[in-house]
Amino acid sequence: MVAIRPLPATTDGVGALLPVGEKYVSLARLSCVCLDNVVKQGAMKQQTSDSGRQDEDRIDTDHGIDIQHVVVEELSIAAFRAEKGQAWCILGGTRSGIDRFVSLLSGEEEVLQAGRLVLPEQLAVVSFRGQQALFEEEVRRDESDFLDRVDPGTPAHTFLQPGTRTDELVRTFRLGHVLDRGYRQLSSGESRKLLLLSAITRGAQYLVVENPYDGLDVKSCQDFDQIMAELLQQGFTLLLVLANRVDIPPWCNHLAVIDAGTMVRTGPRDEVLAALDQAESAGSWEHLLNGEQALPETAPEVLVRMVAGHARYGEREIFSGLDFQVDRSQHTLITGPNGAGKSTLLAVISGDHPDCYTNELYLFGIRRGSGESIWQLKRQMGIVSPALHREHYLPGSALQVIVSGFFDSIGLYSKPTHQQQRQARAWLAEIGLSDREKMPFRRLGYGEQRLILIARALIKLPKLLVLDEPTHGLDDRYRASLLDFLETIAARQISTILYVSHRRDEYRPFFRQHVELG
Ligand SMILES: Nc1ncnc2c1ncn2[C@@H]1O[C@H](COP(=O)(O)OP(=O)(O)OP(=O)(O)O)[C@@H](O)[C@H]1O
Repeated sequence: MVAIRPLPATTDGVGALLPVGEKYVSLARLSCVCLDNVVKQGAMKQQTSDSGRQDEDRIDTDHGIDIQHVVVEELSIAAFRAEKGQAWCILGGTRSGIDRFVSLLSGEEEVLQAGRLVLPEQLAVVSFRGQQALFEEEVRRDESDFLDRVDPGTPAHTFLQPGTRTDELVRTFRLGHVLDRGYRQLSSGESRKLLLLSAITRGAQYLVVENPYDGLDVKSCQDFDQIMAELLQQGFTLLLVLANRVDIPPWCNHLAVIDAGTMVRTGPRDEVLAALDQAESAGSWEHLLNGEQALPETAPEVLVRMVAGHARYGEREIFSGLDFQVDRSQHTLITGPNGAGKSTLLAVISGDHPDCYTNELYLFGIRRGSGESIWQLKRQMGIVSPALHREHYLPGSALQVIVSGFFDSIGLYSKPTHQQQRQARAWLAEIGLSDREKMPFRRLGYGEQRLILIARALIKLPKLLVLDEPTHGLDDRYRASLLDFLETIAARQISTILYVSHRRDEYRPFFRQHVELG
């Protein structure tokens, strides 16, 4: 099912479509969630170190998460303790050191100093990095070249505890129909939900979830809240790691803040909230436009036209009969539940899905499949997407990834001009990552990687900007800067924007068309 609506040019855009008073996150009562299958264990792992020494010890009592005087690279924590049954939000901006906190809990950080570091054995971390690592592992194991068919990879159901695929939890998250697919074949929201359920069904009692509201559709955010509320009642300990203050859910009762490499506050939610400053934007990126002005107004130009569009994966149809057109400056918001086909639609348009050739699809007036050069088309597009992010596991420094935007390549294979390098450095400075210039892209935090990919897409100010959930993992300040910048680009008619997001606070007035899939 597809709905396409023009949006009024003068009112507050998509915001006008929302029911009055509807909140992004809501906590509804839970009807029934079955957790009988959860295995309960009492063992825990203890690490103590005063001289870099690490010991493992098994004891039966549950001491929660206990971190005292711990130092890892770029983060120090004087005291943090999450006890059984508590609900914490750990708040930290994109460059605060919060990524280090997540990897500390994942056991991936080298501990430089530790007064006391106690991590329960039944602690599970659901992070973007973990999601990415799994994807890479699946790509490594892909045997399609040796088989006479596409290798779907590890079936999704094997991530769940055996015997749980029909559980109420799986139904609540509407995942039943994807469990026989390979992990790599899931949409980004579907794989987030799967990893969450994987942790729960496999017996985690301490759940750490990084930015759960990024990438889940509105209904799934509500389901997530319901499930978390139920888990809390059952004595689970929950830690949400959040980049955005607006995401703090009503059921969270404790708050910690990480800023500039230190855990600066911990305590009851209201006390900590009262002490926080107002969030600001990360600054205006407008001067990066270098005085770029709008192209002179000419006859209306059709950038994208799809006639009775369709897409499939193997036998499965994702959408069909989609008539879709984007004129110059007709900035378009694409929404729909997880798995509805939003990324697939954008991949067909950007030429990253084989159905770009089987469709009647015109890009910048050129019919796809008519002998055109894909590079000629890509030159006019800037793309940020979960797929692009996943594919950036090639070597390359932060600066090289931004510069590769001029060449539309994944990896840098051409020598950039001085001017191109200057521009890339200006972007690095603007997004606050100058000190990361030479650092391998893969070693950056997830939010930092996103910023680099955004700069890569924007640097050449393309005619068409294809932004598929670009703000995953970004904090309020960077989201505000990006959306303000897009607003300026829209106002000056520099680029036309195709934008996918589940976050209603990103539905800005400059959108002129709304496509709803699913
Ligand atoms: N490579 C693939 N092979 C088979 N099925 C796939 C593949 N990639 C995606 N799918 C399936 O196609 C459907 C649409 O996926 P798509 O990524 O377009 O959804 P989406 O609307 O972008 O979802 P989300 O909001 O979670 O990102 C999903 O059900 C997904 O499981």
